[in-house]
Amino acid sequence: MRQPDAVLPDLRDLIAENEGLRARIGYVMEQAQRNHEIMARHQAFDLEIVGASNFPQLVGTIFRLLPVISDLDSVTLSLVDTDADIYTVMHKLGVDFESFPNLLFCEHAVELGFEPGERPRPRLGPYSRAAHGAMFPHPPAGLESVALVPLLRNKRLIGSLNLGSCDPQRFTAALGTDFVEHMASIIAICLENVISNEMLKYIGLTDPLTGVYNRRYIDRRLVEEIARAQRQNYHISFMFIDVDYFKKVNDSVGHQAGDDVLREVAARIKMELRVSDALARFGGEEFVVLLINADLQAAAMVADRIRAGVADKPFDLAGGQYLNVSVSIGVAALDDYARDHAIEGVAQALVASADGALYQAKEAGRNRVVMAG
Ligand SMILES: Nc1nc2c(ncn2[C@@H]2O[C@H](COP(=O)(O)OP(=O)(O)OP(=O)(O)O)[C@@H](O)[C@H]2O)c(=O)[nH]1
Repeated sequence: MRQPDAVLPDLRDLIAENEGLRARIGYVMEQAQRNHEIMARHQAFDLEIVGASNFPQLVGTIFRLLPVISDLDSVTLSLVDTDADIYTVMHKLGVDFESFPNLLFCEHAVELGFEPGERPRPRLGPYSRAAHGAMFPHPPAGLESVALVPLLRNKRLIGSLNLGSCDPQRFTAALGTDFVEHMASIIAICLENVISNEMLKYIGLTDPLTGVYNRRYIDRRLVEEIARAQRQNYHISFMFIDVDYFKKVNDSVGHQAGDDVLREVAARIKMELRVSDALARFGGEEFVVLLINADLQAAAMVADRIRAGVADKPFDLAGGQYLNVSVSIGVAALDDYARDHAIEGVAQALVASADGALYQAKEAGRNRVVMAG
């Protein structure tokens, strides 16, 4: 039989071992709990971005939530935008890019700096202004490590998700990248979806010849603006602009050059408008303009600037031809009495009233502005 004092050291060892094991289990449990929380936060993030219904909502959610849920000091997004199509369409749909300073565009995928190959890999490591300045144009003070994660759709590089941390150990070349790659793949799918939806929306609302809005857009916008003007008590005006003797233009210079004339007329009208105004091609050689916060007098002044802008300078057509073009314009404003009436009726009356004024402008000899009323 062993003496009690010989058993004692063994027991002490066992107790120490037991405590060590408990501490390790505690640590593992803590890690598991933390991982669970991280997973739950990322799942909530995934649901949030999958639910984003338009481009600004999606990028806004990424910039707002990702730094918080992933404990990052900087998040930027670079998108490949050959020919600036995405930028142009989003701008036309009213996206305010100034509110997204971390949304970046590049012309070609090679500018993102990933190794060329079948499947570009994330680049993790220390931050350097020289190497990463383009990805982090406004780096936070003390930025130490970065992860540049390719955004891929069907093997096509559509952009890069750029994550930055002030912790030098956060992103090191040795770190596994499954997690960030998974996150980037969901972001890439969501981006592709909202971008194609916005493109479709844009195509459905614009006139392919001139690039200005189409009739469907203006019909919808008119109803929205009348409702807002009724609530907030401000003026809106509407004008009909028709190119004079356009049949003769086509006959003299040909249909192609006629198309160029329509594009140039649209551009000259646009030059006289504010960004809040909406210009649309109503059909054929007819344009309409919705002026926000402008009464009849103000609208008539804008209309006369448009008239002069078209008539005063000959159109420089392909092949060295010059052509004098003029427009007739009818202007109408939303009357005070209309504020209490049903919106659709008010919209129709406003359009009809501007159309009537246009008819009078044509009758009176063209190249002139007539106010309804
Ligand atoms: N080039 C070109 N011509 C168009 C387009 N859409 C309509 N047109 C032409 O626009 C002309 C419109 O002619 P009319 O409606 O008779 O009017 P107008 O000759 O402008 O005469 P007034 O409006 O009375 O001054 C027609 O010859 C149409 O063929 C288009 O997209 N491109």
